Amino acid sequence: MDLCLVSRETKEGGRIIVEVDGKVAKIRNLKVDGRPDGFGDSREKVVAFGFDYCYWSVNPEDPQYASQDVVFQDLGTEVLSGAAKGYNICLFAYGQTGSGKTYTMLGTPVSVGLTPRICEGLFLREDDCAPLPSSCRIKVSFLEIYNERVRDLLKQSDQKKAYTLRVREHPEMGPYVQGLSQHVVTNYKQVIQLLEEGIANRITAATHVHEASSRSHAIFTIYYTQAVLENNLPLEIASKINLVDLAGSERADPSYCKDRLTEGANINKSLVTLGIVISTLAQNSQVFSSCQSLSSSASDGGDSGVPSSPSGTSSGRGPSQRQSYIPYRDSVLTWLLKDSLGGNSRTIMVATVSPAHTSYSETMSTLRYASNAKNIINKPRVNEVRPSSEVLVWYSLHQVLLSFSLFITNWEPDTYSPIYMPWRLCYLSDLLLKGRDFSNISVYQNHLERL
Ligand SMILES: Nc1ncnc2c1ncn2[C@@H]1O[C@H](COP(=O)(O)OP(=O)(O)OP(=O)(O)O)[C@@H](O)[C@H]1O
Repeated sequence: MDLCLVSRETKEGGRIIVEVDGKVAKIRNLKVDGRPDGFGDSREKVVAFGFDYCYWSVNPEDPQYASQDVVFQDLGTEVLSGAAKGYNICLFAYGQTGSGKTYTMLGTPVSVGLTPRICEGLFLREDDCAPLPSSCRIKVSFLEIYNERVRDLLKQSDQKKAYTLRVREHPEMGPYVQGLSQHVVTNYKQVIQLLEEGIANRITAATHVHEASSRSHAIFTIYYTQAVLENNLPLEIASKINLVDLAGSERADPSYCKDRLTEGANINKSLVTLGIVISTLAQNSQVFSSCQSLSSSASDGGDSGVPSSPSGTSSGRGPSQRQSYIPYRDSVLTWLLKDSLGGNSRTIMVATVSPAHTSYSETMSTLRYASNAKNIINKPRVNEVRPSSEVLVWYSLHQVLLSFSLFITNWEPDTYSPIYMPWRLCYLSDLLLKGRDFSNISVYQNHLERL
């Protein structure tokens, strides 16, 4: 987990109570500090939290100041390399309002954040990969969750009333938003245009309903598909990258919201549930690790399962069954991020905090959340789609025909020539068999054209 600090409250005269020491973030309790040796007070003066990375971005003059580029070099490149290998990735920013979530995820025109840098990296990577036997297709979508309603930020309705989309669950692909628009992008400029369009819609929507933007969660998703040749056979590697800018976490504290859950519209149910999901997953992961160490001597060779198993009622028959139920479906955000939070995705949580003493309890709560989330064990897996045997037959046939035609005519085939028919048929049959996205054809078409 990662920690990022911002300067807003220091400008308002707050005393700095957070410091970063390598990969450790330390927070000082001034109330305990005020008493001689903290006598009669059981609270810690300084509490330290260890993370994978800690960033200090309070003062640009400071030698340890972490710029957007430093954050990208650590986290953004991890996202890019994971996506290239075919993992689903989720990167989300969590923290109190004004602590720098949007700054970290999106940035400003002069200080570009993680999302645009990751998009740029995907296109650079594609250019880098050009001589390799691969070709990529990139699609994006952008949605907002506000008061448990999902809105497409890239497809606005003509009517004044914003329309909402439904979340559904596919038995294999998991939860998805029905009717969410996906946009094919072929260069960085197109992504930035869509990103800006979505951000503008997000802000407009927030003003329209008279709420601060911090009350909505924005999820920018990149669908990155690569067509590669492995041992001369076609293979598709797909990765979904979720980049999430969450609402302010002050509404995530269950004690803050407990009495108000029934108030409905005013409560950010998604953040409350996210907190519950994170702490339950962390607990389950701890149970899971202790189970593993307990059972290591009695190794039965079986798969002990992911700690996020939704079937979590306790029956007392074994330690693995003491795992708690995870209420993903209690909120739209956690349902949509189900795989990212406790499933097959690589997930990075960026916790942003204010260093000012006035934010002590919020900062403490965010650091505890991040520390908790660090204990979650996911089981990332590569998303590969291998062609069916029928497709392979077609593909081999095509290869033979292509070599034969080149041999006989010594002629450069163009994509519209009849010689491409078998190849087309082979992917059509694949589509028919698997019911996959028709545009996959273009990925392979590009791919073959590059060979
Ligand atoms: N590391 C930083 N360096 C410089 N300015 C920053 C930094 N982090 C945040 N800011 C600035 O602080 C202000 C608040 O940041 P930001 O909008 O990112 O907060 P937020 O956590 O997204 O808030 P909200 O939950 O309300 O959306 C912005 O003007 C932003 O540009």
